[in-house]
Amino acid sequence: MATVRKALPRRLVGLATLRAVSTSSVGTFPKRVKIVEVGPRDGLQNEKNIVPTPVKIKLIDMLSEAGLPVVEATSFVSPKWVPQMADHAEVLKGIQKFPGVNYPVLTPNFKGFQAAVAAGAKEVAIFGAASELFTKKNINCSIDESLQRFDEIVKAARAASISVRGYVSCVLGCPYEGKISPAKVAEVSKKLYSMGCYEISLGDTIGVGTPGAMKDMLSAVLHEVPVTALAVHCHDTYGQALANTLTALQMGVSVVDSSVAGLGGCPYAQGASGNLATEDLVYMLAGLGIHTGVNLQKLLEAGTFICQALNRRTNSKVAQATCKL
Ligand SMILES: CC(C)(COP(=O)([O-])OP(=O)([O-])OC[C@H]1O[C@@H](n2cnc3c(N)ncnc32)[C@H](O)[C@@H]1OP(=O)([O-])[O-])[C@@H](O)C(=O)NCCC(=O)NCCSC(=O)C[C@@](C)(O)CC(=O)[O-]
Repeated sequence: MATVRKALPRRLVGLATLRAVSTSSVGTFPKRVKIVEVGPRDGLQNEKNIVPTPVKIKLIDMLSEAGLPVVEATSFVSPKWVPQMADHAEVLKGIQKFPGVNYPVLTPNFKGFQAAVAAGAKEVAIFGAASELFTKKNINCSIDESLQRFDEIVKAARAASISVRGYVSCVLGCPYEGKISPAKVAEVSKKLYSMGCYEISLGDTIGVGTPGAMKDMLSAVLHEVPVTALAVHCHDTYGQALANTLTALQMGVSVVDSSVAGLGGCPYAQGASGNLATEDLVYMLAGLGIHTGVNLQKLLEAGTFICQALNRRTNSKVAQATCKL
């Protein structure tokens, strides 16, 4: 299926720029947003067919070229649990490391951390949850055991001058426990931040959240973790990801996770579907006059590349609106 992408219509770009003038009427927003592109990891990890390593590497290089400041490259997890990430070392070694771009990788335990460092990782991400049942399903331990594992990683990372990012999953609902209390999210977030994570990404793993729930959850977390250390990571299963992200921006959050073409989903969260599409996020932020440093045209090309490689239709509305088949 040959996809011919027309250039972004001037009226769209013009419209986005025009809107930038009147943002004061829709609340205060950060002047810049750091986008953490998770497509190569979260976007691909749940793909049933193994994506060839060269395709993963090319996608990451295209995303770096598009100006994303952070591209989460892979996951040093058990290949028995996530076969799609089995080529983690080859991917991390194979990508071009653009100056100024970070390439974090997920590490659930010390074994994963050691493998990541051996492969050249300069930043790792540990991933906990506000739900006991999801933690057990996802990393085969309790929340307390996960925090002990993470503490070991953070100590070793500090000694090796490696940055550590933390995730908290199921912040707006759990596929196994249902509703999750904002107090629980705040408790786990505080523990990860206190142990040494420089940033905490709050994951609506199954996309059940709404702006009201996002506001309540963030209000609780903000009592424990400074807003400058928070990120939001919204899946779009119920079509709420952009609205939830906008709510977080209006509360001062300035770091947003998203996935090119809106790919993604956690294999251990039943029903989890794609993340917020990076293309849609960039388009919305441009319309608010918020700087991201991302070239939307190049980002769209990366999305087209991976969708053609996966033989999948993009979940990005901006990509759907601007490409003709
Ligand atoms: C953590 C484990 C390994 C525990 O799994 P386990 O079975 O309890 O581990 P184990 O210590 O018993 O070891 C079992 C086997 O795995 C090996 N092993 C042990 N550790 C590793 C490792 N790091 N890398 C590679 N291999 C490893 C280990 O060597 C052994 O090999 P064997 O002796 O059987 O041949 C497993 O549960 C796992 O890999 N889980 C990862 C699941 C995952 O990746 N989930 C998706 C990421 S989280 C997510 O998507 C949510 C997020 C972050 O996007 C945010 C959101 O949306 O909310």
